[in-house]
Amino acid sequence: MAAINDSDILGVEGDTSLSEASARDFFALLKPRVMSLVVFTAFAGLVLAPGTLNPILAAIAVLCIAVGAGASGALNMWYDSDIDAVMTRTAKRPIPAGRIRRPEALAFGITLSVFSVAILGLTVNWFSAGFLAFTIFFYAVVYTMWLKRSTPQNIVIGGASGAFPPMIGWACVTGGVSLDSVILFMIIFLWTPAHFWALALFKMGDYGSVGVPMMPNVVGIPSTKRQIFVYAVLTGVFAVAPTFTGLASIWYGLVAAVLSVVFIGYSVAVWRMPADDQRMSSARKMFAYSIFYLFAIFSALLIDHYAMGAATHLAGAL
Ligand code: HEM
Ligand SMILES: CC(C)=CCC/C(C)=C/CC/C(C)=C/COP(=O)(O)OP(=O)(O)O
Repeated sequence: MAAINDSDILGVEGDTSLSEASARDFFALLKPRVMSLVVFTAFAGLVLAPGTLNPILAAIAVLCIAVGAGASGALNMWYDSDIDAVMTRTAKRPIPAGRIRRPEALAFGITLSVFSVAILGLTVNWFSAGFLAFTIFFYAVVYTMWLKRSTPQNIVIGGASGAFPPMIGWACVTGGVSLDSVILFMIIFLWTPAHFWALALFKMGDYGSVGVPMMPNVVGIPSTKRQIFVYAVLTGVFAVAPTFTGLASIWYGLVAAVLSVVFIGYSVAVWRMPADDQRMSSARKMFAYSIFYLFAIFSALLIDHYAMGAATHLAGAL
């Protein structure tokens, strides 16, 4: 599919004046709803990491990761504006709706990327800043420009970018990587296919209309359903792993196990969904639960962390 240019969107060939976009339009370029959960997982990584970070630096770190994540969303919308204009789910986004010009979105994305990485490096550490830069690159270039339109494994490989944020948060504190931060990565990495393919099942028409090779469009519905189940089981295995490495207590493990059994249950319901179910209600429910599930797993890790800290403190005082 050919990329659209300004004149396609605004109908004024050669006009380089600025659009009359509102601050709200630029905010929408940051994909704020999706990125809020991404940033929450980064915050969790920062809190769970061994050691401490000065609260002001921690706030700067979270802000930089949020801005960097948003910047990568803007770059994604800049590149994908041609297909976004065709898909019903995305047609009202600021670029296809004609409220923001592509060069504006590109400049906005690059500027925020550079600032977020530079400020993180100058204030926190350059390892986490490099990691943030790599993650922006991975989502904007590796996933969006390369994999998304070329392989049904696009979100399996490209999904790594959405899984790096807790490792970035962790690296802000420790300056490095550890087994526990890799486990946090694996939880999101393995969760992404179940999260996204559930949506792709009931949005197949959209992706088919723009020729994006999402899994159900390429291998069919039955195979996608089986793969969703396998990834849901693998996600559950990694979700309880923090209990076994000592990052979390047995109580967290029990909560994660219950949440994961429900997640796997939804994937079984999707698997058993009748072929003539036009609405695909099980897939819709699984997609909604997937978001709650990831939020709940990382919330449970945080609550457990603070509860374990309080218990240790109390035991020391007795
Ligand atoms: C390559 C990986 C991923 C893909 C392809 C993907 C795709 C999508 C899509 C297409 C939507 C539909 C809603 C919209 O248009 O905004 C969505 C929603 C959502 N995704 Fe993902 N996602 C991915 C990874 C993630 C990650 C890593 C997170 C968080 C850690 C996440 C969190 C969310 C949330 C919170 C929503 C709901 C947004 C709303 O309420 O509007 N996603 N995702
Ligand atoms: C710190 C940092 C840089 C984090 C990046 C986090 C990240 C990569 C999140 C990916 C989530 C996301 C919006 C996927 C949408 O895929 P899509 O673009 O195919 O969906 P669309 O069709 O809705 O545009």
